[in-house]
Amino acid sequence: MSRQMIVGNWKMNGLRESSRELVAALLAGMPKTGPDVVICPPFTQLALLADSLASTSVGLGAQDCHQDPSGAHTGDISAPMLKELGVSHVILGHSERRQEHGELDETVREKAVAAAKAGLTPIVCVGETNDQRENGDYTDTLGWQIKGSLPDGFCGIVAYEPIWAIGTGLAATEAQIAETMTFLRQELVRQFGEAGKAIKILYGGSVNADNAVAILSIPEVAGALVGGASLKADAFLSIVGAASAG
Ligand SMILES: O=C(CO)COP(=O)(O)O
Repeated sequence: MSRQMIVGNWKMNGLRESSRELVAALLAGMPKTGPDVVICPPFTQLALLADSLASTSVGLGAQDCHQDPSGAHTGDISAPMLKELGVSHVILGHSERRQEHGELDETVREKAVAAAKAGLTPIVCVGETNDQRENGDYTDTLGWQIKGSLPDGFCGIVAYEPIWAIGTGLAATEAQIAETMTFLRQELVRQFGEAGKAIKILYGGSVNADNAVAILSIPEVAGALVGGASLKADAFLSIVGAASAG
């Protein structure tokens, strides 16, 4: 299996002291040879983590960026600003942003363009609601999200995060993940041709120390996007340990 990627999304968690402690514990336990690891703290802790991670192999990610490089956008942060801080990856179109901020596929696509232009790797999230999964029309949703959120020439990562599995402790089953990964791959190839075969697809949604081995063994799963468990060093390190070092 090729080298996998584990991304920790701290969401809106972490004051200075707890962030310092968490990152120190993570670095102390990080395997010498392991998967690619990226930590995405809130904006306010990016500078602190940029320092802590500077001479390590752990990457630094942000949780969003604006689609414009600068301008009158109160409260927003641009991709070049993140780049300047030492950020390498940026999560875009997370369902919490799509739902809480009404973020549309088109905006996510513009943000992905802006991120790539600034030299960041976008991690674009897609995922269906519980209703869409139960009605059986979740592939329509995912198909539209892939089509609408990924720009031409997309050179980033896709994260499949079923909304009903986020923060619920109820991860998608292996069969559901495997089937959806196959569908997403098909859509990526339809949209990007040969290049669509190389786009990594992560799984996210209640990944924890107990289910990581099973989830990360599913073909097509290139890694995991981890929320809650990324806030506990032991749990996150177990997930890192379950991933392929390639
Ligand atoms: O939304 C997620 C990561 O982006 C997943 O969150 P949980 O791992 O807490 O379910």
